[in-house]
Amino acid sequence: MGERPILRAMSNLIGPRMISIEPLTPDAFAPYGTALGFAARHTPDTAFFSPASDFWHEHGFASGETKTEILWVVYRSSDPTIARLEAHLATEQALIPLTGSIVHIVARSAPDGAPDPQTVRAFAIAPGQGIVMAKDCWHATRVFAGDVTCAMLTRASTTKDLVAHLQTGAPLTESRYADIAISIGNGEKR
Ligand SMILES: NC(=O)N[C@@H](O)C(=O)O
Repeated sequence: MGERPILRAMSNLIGPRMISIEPLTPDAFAPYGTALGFAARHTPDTAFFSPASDFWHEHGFASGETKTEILWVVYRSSDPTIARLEAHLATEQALIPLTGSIVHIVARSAPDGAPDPQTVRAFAIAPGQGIVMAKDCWHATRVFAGDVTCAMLTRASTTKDLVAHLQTGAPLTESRYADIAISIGNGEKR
């Protein structure tokens, strides 16, 4: 735990920690939640494939309450530096890019609850793929270029809580933020 303040101090001195952008795979994303769009994982009694269409179970979404919500989200920041991560305390959150690829930066919490710099990773997520972040998964999202529309499955009260905070400064009860110094790029060493 004592290591983290030193890491933060070092990143202030030497600049942000560089991490590379990785392709999304179920195994790579497993510590942060569930990768969506990898049909090989379906079970025979929860799937149907036909010439007209296919459908299969990908994930049993847990929002912790009946009011699960679909959001339409448009991301448009291609800034490679990440100064803040967000986490939701009461619900999983699914993110499914529709009109283009996104880069989703994730981290797990250290014992003190802050993002663990050692676990920060960035995944390229293309349309046809998606992720479900576990509760309390730290995250931020970037695009490669332009506006990218995504579908998001979340918890209605978490959205209300977030909007109230963002619009009026009301204290957050279902989410939290943490400062971090990260820069994402293609092929840089982690
Ligand atoms: N609406 C909402 O919860 N958005 C954030 O989680 C986000 O990462 O965009």
